[in-house]
Amino acid sequence: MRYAHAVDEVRAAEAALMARLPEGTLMQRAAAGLAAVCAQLLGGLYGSRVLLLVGSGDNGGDALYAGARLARRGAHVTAALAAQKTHPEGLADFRAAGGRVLDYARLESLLSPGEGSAPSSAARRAFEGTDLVIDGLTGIGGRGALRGLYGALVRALPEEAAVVACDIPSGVDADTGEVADTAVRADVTVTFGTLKPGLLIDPGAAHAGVVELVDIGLTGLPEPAVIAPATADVRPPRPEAETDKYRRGVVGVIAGGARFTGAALLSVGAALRGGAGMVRFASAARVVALVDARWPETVTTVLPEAAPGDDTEPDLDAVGRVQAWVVGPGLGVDARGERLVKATLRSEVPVLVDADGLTVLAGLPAGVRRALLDRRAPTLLTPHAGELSRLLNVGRDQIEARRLVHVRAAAAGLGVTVLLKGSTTLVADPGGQVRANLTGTPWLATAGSGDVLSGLAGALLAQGVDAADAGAWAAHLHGLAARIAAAPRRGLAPAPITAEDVLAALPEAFAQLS
Ligand SMILES: NC(=O)C1=CN([C@@H]2O[C@H](COP(=O)(O)OP(=O)(O)OC[C@H]3O[C@@H](n4cnc5c(N)ncnc54)[C@H](OP(=O)(O)O)[C@@H]3O)[C@@H](O)[C@H]2O)[C@@H](O)CC1
Ligand SMILES: Nc1ncnc2c1ncn2[C@@H]1O[C@H](COP(=O)(O)OP(=O)(O)O)[C@@H](O)[C@H]1O
Ligand SMILES: [K+]
Repeated sequence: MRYAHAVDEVRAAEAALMARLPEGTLMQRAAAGLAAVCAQLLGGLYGSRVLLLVGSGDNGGDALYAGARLARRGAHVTAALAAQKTHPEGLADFRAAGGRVLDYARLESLLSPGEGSAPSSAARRAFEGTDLVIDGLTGIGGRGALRGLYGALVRALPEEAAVVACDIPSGVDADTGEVADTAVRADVTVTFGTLKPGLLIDPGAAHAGVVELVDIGLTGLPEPAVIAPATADVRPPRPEAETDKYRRGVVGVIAGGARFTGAALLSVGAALRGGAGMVRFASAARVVALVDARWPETVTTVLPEAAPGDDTEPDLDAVGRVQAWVVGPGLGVDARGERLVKATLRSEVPVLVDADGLTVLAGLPAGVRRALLDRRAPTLLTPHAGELSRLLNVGRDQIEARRLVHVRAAAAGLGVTVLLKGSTTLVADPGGQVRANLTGTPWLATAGSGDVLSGLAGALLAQGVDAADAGAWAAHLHGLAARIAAAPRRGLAPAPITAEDVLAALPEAFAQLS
């Protein structure tokens, strides 16, 4: 499990610890950890060329002390001072260690734009041959787009150098992962005391590279703002010796309609491979025929079409008993879809609403939606950014830029567990706790992969897993399956995959859990 804490909580814990320690102790611990990671990356330190990006705050202080340590071990270290104010003790130590300083005025003239907005050739020449960049512009104190020389300095970095970010890549918001404009793209981020949410959530996560945590002795941190389960934390139930198919849990899938049939096949397939004892499926006759042909182990029911104007609720008892419902993939957003979503939500078992089911929910009057979601059994909604945008009435771009804020708002506002899909999948419960998935891969961005996720998560719900774990574990397994499908053999390049390939790789993903 990886834990991330909000900036205010980190500052409070640091303040309490600093009060008990001699001044500067924490910064020395941070700098020692940062220097150790850099030394390891460089291999030999002697004669290597290191560039420090130094901002006005303590993040710059960490970089200067780490640079001093590397200089004392034989590296050629240059500090580019990007602000007029610099951590004074850090700078003094760096100079004493023989570090070279590129002061603010000199840096400003180096960075003055050349042709267009490209970095000047003087800047290129000055940074040429750098082996490693240490980014100490902003840490947890960074706010908004990089100002002053910071952005231009980041844009002028030599492409071939390895980049190590101190605490958080500059330009990434530590609390949310937002990137307002330019941000450092790190190969490694060395973070102190605890992870910050922005290291786990895109676009920040994509800028952080490998995240190394340095222990600086922080204790007394409250509940983490975000947790990211490791494979060892994913523990779906295993059947006991004397179990039977009903005791393992039955999942009911209601999917597909007049227009779409594939979503139902994918969702049912994943439900079958997700460890439930049985899958029941109910839909229109045409979809049922396809499911019968593809997945003969499914117990199917044809739902009669209602006559126009007939809004009596569909009889779900006719489908048989289930321990969880999945409703929505390919369902359609017409009156039939609406009746089916309402009927499942009025049941007393856990319900997962996906895809068209979410669009139906978004179209209902707020009071009706609230009453439907006010249920005793767990409810898990699995929107992508577009679907969440309709549910919250917030632009899709806004949601993608600020995933954490919006997934939390949705879970709290709707009073249910919400899994937001996308390049980072987040699962929020109404109490505010958030889980981030680390196994995702852009190969998953393929039509139908979301239907696989819904069937898989539904099967976990039917086995009695709570909604937040069902969502987080399903996302974890889904990501593992995509990686297995895209790159089945180590050392070979990954290949494009289909949702069917993800489905086929699920058993191997489960096998990695043990
Ligand atoms: N506390 C501790 O015990 C420990 C802390 N540690 C380290 O300290 C770091 C936090 O240090 P910090 O609080 O000094 O903030 P930091 O991130 O350096 O930035 C502050 C300055 O940056 C500026 N600035 C902000 N946004 C900007 C922008 N967009 N564009 C341009 N400038 C911008 C702004 O300056 P202003 O513009 O207001 O003058 C602000 O004052 C933390 O991440 C960790 O590395 C470790 O040593 C372990 C012990
Ligand atoms: N860039 C990405 N990186 C990782 N996972 C992604 C990315 N884009 C999409 N995904 C994942 O792929 C799946 C797509 O689901 P969804 O948007 O519902 O598509 P569909 O409706 O076609 O099935 C989700 O699990 C999502 O998290
Ligand atoms: K930084």
